[in-house]
Amino acid sequence: MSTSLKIYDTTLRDGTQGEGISFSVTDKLLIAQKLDQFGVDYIEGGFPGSNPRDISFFAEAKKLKLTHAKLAAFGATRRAGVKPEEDAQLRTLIESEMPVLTIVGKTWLMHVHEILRTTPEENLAMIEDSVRYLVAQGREVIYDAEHFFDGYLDNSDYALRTLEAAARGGASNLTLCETNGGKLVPEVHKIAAAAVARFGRDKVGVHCHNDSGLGVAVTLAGVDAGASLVQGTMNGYGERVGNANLVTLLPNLFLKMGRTANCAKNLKELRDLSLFFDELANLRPNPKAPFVGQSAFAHKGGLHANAAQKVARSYEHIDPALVGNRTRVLVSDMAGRTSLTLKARELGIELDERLPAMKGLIDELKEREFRGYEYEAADASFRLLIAKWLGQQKTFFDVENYRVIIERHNNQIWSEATVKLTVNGEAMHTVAEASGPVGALDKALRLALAKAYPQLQTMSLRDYKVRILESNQGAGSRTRVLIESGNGKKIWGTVGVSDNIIDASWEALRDSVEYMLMQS
Ligand SMILES: CC(=O)SCCNC(=O)CCNC(=O)[C@H](O)C(C)(C)COP(=O)(O)OP(=O)(O)OC[C@H]1O[C@@H](n2cnc3c(N)ncnc32)[C@H](O)[C@@H]1OP(=O)(O)O
Ligand SMILES: CC(=O)C(=O)O
Repeated sequence: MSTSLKIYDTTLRDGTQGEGISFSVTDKLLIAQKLDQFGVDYIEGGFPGSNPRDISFFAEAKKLKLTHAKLAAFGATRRAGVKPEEDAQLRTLIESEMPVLTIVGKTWLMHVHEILRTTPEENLAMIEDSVRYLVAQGREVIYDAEHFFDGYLDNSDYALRTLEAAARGGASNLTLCETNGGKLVPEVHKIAAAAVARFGRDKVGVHCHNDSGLGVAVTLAGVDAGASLVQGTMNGYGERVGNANLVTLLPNLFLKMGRTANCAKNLKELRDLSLFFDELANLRPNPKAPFVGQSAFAHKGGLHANAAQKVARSYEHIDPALVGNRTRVLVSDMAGRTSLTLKARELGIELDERLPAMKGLIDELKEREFRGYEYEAADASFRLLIAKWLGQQKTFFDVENYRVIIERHNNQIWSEATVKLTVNGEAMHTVAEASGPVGALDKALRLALAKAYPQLQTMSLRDYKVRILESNQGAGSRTRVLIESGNGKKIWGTVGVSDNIIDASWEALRDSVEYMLMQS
């Protein structure tokens, strides 16, 4: 049996049917080139019969010089009672000038009767003569058998006759669509195997949706049953809850099922590819995404971190580098000596597990976590804590006090911050204004330090997050602030916790400045 698969990406068509997913023509062109570089075999670019954006995408796409992938335009079979050559939608497909045309047709008799409102025989004719007409235009035609699994369970004989109609018309592939996404693994396996037995594995593909959370699982079942063309979308974007996620499918196919495809050689680029799509879709990457998520190989439990550094596969199902990811160690109140040592190593510090200071460091860490501190996104605060316990802490300045005033006047809101501190023996007293209190405090603090530490000019705040802890205590709740700062070369995170949101922000701000000074 050949283990080689064809990978068919439908992010630009079915992916954009997902709520909140929209790509401009420029985005679509960029995506097509990126997918080609990655090595997928087919890129379904859109539905030219649907909207002018997709028509204009195809007008531009035909100028692209792709190295491997074939571009496909998507549409449906002709309308009932209309000749293919008179069907406006089939005409737009031909006019797209794409080498591959994919058309969807009905399998399920309920759809034939109640949605198309036509006869079973006319549906078979719609499938056969639409495919034949497009093939006669010199195009490769892929037939998407919509609701194949529901249709098969309703009337297996008719479902197979729809595929025969497409095959007679000359379709290169009969893709079985699990359109409603509700089927379980055993039924998909059994039904796909029946189609493979009738038409041969080279002729059969699968296209599944994720409505039961099984989009990837049922696609793998289809492949196991013999399908050789796999449809899916990047990051699982798609109609309703999405399509089978190629980012999860590909490593499972290549690393676990012994299958291969042209893009298998580029699997190491998978994480970057996934991030690229989220970036263009303007979505926050899912840290829990299997294989490529930030947490996919992140060890929090001390016992896990300890074992994983001895034998990586003790708690990692694959080598993360195979998909472009990496192992991370998280420090929290579940950390032990190993987690701390590994985390410190990630930050460039070699900690000896046997140091007497380790116990104090772990105890303080756990006590702080109990009070609401969290260091998973605050590496810089964690670094300062280590410095304290290793006796490496340096005093860059001594703060006497700070004050913030917030005023609303004539519908304008502004904040004024005052900072008093001593730096290199010199007393500094500065005032700064900004619209928000944290911005004002940041300015006043850096103004006070500017003369002694001019390097702080390159530093800026990039992100600010507040989390209310113990939210059952209303205004009396504790607040955790996470600040992300950067200096153009590096980004670091700090944390502050207090009963007062400004004070929590001050603590995170101060850590951020101290960390930058410590680094420079
Ligand atoms: C399973 C899938 O994901 S298939 C792809 C679904 N994607 C989309 O629908 C996105 C793009 N769609 C669109 O832009 C529009 O729906 C269009 C341009 C395709 C059609 O628009 P309209 O002509 O206004 O029709 P509308 O969307 O209201 O209804 C669809 C029509 O297509 C018919 N139709 C549905 N499937 C098929 C098919 N496989 N073959 C032929 N006709 C079909 C329906 O019977 C209905 O016609 P009717 O109302 O005369 O019975
Ligand atoms: C064709 C398609 O997108 C589906 O049936 O789900």
